[in-house]
Amino acid sequence: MPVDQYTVGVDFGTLSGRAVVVRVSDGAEIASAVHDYRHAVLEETLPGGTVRLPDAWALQVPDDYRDVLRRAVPAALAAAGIEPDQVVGIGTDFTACTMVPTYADGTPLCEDPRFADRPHSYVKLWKHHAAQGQADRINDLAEQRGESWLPRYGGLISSEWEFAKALQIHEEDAEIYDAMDRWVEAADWIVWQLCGHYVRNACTAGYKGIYQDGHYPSADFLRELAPGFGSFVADKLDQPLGELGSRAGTLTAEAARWTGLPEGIAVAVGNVDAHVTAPAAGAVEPGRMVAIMGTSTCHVMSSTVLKEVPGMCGVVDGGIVAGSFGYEAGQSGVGDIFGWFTRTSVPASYSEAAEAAGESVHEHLTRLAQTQDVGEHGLVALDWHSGNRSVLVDHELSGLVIGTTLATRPEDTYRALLEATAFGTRVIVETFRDSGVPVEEFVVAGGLARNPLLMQIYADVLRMPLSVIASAQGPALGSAIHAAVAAGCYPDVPVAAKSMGKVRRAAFVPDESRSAAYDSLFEIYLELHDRFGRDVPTMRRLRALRRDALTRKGDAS
Ligand SMILES: Nc1ncnc2c1ncn2[C@@H]1O[C@H](COP(=O)(O)OP(=O)(O)O)[C@@H](O)[C@H]1O
Ligand SMILES: O=C(CO)[C@@H](O)[C@@H](O)COP(=O)(O)O
Repeated sequence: MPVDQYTVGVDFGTLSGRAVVVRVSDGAEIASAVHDYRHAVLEETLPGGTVRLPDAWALQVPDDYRDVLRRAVPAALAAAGIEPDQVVGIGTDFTACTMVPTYADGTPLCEDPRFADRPHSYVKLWKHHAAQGQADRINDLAEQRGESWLPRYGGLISSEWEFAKALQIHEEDAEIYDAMDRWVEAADWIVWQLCGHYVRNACTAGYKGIYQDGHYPSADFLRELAPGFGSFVADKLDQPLGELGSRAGTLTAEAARWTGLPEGIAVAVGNVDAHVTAPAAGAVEPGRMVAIMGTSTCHVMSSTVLKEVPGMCGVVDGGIVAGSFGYEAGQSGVGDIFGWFTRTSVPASYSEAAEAAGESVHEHLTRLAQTQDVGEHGLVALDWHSGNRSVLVDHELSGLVIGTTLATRPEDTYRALLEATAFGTRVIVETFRDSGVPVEEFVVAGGLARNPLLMQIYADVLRMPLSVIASAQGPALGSAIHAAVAAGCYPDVPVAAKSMGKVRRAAFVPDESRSAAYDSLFEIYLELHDRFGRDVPTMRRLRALRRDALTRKGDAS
């Protein structure tokens, strides 16, 4: 009997990395293991606790990522009970835009003891939102100069992306900027760790690195943006690109020791957690929008047409699968908002009742909220607690719940927050449709698919059947699919996806009476959306006041 072949997919999320061992012939997930990052997300201080971070910062420690290779991969391999030499390739995906400042050999600057107490030497996580000022200037100048790349990003470059974050370092810590040889997506840094050389993946280069039609923003543009920034692309960013699904190299002896995998197996070009999930959900065909719903939501969709969609994150040729245009949009806070609510706004009696019932606080609030009729709580919320990625592209925006009374209970607000994220998704879906890129099917992947009330709300609010990926490890499965292609087991990603991807079609279907009731709430959501997101600067003023107060307090201490 022929011996089965396997690949390992590793998904680097916001708080942990998960490894899964997958059978190449049919995508069966044999075993998996998770490793939580020791330092999680640095939002208040650097490790050690003495260096404080300003508002809206979010950093990580790169060695936490290596720990995933050292721990989760061997653990998944052991649990799979297979021989290591049955593994023919490894693929990885990462949050993005998550950036590592490195020396020329890939050593992160924060690992140099000289810079261990310098915040700008650390990894800037995707949700580092402290570069909005830089993003605003990039956008103003690009619009003024009529830069051809701007419409490819819906008219706005995000503060989460490579240029805004790099410009922040340039302006706030010149010594770190000068010491930084390479400004590397973590998606590519981890591949560099695995195979020993740096290949820049076409996905992040396009979506997060403003690489369009073979070019980055010009030196002239960058010089006008900030003196001394003109050579940023040539000096620190530019690097040969690798197509998704292709082989970046082979596993080094050192990485083989970390992982327990055989030296020399294929290492796939890096990828983003969202985009890599499309083949895992069997959704690489045009018009199938995959929403990867977790801490945040990313919406990715392939299409045969090239259009400008206002407020999208971007459209990139080959950005999801080689050969078609990949569109991306997103919501910066989704599960994070629900998590914030369970941590900060639920009385002890609720946590105790949840514990007594053997439920998480999320499950408890969901159970209490699910018996309500649409509109019964009398609330509408704006889902901008982590800013708005699409379609407003503004991380100075913040959350809002309107309609609260003395009768409002935690489960009411929780439900309103779930609904707000569904309304945010509807704005995105309608913007695509109105721009000539219709969404034919909505496919959900990610941890939030575990909440059936949330799924039903999305089906009702969108008035669309919802398909759900039939894997709890969508991104890791997607990475394993890319590894199988990189190892030469399949000719390309769409062919591999047919054998290895998994989806339950129309797992949730809309109910017309609930959809109609949601139309009325959505109207109110849109009124609030446009008022606070476009017409009045109230939320930006509040942010500025908060920043001033924190600065005064910092100066005084
Ligand atoms: N039952 C639930 N309902 C809604 N949200 C939940 C539930 N359980 C956890 N969450 C939220 O889901 C998010 C984690 O999603 P997950 O997909 O597991 O992680 P990640 O986005 O890091 O990959 C957290 O922000 C958490 O607050
Ligand atoms: O923005 C992207 C991809 O473009 C995501 O990596 C980012 O939102 C983080 O995703 P998670 O919520 O951690 O799954």
